[in-house]
Amino acid sequence: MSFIELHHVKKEFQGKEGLVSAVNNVSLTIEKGEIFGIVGYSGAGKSTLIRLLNGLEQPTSGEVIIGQQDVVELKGAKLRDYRKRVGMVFQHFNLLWSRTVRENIVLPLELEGMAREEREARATELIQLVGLKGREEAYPAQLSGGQKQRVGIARALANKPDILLCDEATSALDPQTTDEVLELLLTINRQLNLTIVLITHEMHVIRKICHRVAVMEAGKVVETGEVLQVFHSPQQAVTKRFVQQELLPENEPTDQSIDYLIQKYPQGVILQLKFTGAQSKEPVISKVIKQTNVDLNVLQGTIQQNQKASFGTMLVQVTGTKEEVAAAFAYFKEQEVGVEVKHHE
Ligand SMILES: Nc1ncnc2c1ncn2[C@@H]1O[C@H](COP(=O)(O)OP(=O)(O)OP(=O)(O)O)[C@@H](O)[C@H]1O
Repeated sequence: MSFIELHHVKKEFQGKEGLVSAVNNVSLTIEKGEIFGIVGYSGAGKSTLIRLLNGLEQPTSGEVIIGQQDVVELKGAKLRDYRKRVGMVFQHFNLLWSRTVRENIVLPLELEGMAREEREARATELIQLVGLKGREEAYPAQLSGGQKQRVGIARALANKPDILLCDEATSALDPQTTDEVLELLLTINRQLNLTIVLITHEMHVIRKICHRVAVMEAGKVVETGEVLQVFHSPQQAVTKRFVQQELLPENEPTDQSIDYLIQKYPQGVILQLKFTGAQSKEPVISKVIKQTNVDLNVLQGTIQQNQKASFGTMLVQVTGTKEEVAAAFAYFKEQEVGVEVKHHE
């Protein structure tokens, strides 16, 4: 049995214009220690799904089983106890502005009635874990966005939860801070073997840290799989749009930039290489040079890494004899690197 199991879960709301199927027949399994991403556009049903996982909503039908416990059956004190096992991280941090970093972090422990000494020791541990040492006495207003989210994460971890649910946890942060917070989540996942479920409308968040992903559209999970596989061969139109969002537009060279490069580097061929995460761990660039004897000049490119592979596009100038260049072309194909000729002499 998986750690989290959803079986045919439906959640309907009575909206102004009739019944809304916010979550429509979703079945999912999530393993212990996994970082599982749920991606979808606004209104797809992600927040409702999260609220079903933390017991804030009851499904209209279906089962939500976590650690072999049917969450739907929990009531009163048992439901409150269950909620403590689930940490929540929010997009807008939800910190108390009149409390310091340390006071925000210990809040759930205070509510739990933990003795002062014990909770202070736990807070010190958490502050260390999330990298806020030295900022304990600061107030939220004195912190950067990334630091505020670190407080949010520490507070979510205070009760030593079994699951961390992140609701657009990085959507209010700039790209660099987003990366730092994602790194922190990855560290926590590894150190504590904590199961993390995160929802987002940003595919790069999924690429960066998730093991598996479910794509939601109109209340349904339309596609699910290993992140690498979904990136490499997205099946549904909505998934293709999300994957495109990742490769375009910043990472894709524009026609003008290609024209400029062709003028500047008229010799040989100019190839556009696309790394979609399917490649083996081979050092493709150095190997192609050694094996085929071509000269290869990297003109432009953005290659990013996720947990397991490289993604992105690269423009290269390849020079050599006709046979050497053809061999290089064949090598890229064999390595499952997408290759397109942009220019040849
Ligand atoms: N309490 C509610 N009452 C009525 N309709 C609701 C309620 N909660 C959600 N919905 C509707 O259910 C659908 C899914 O909403 P949900 O918030 O889960 O989507 P989402 O993917 O999280 O989008 P967003 O990121 O915009 O919150 C939407 O059409 C929304 O209007």
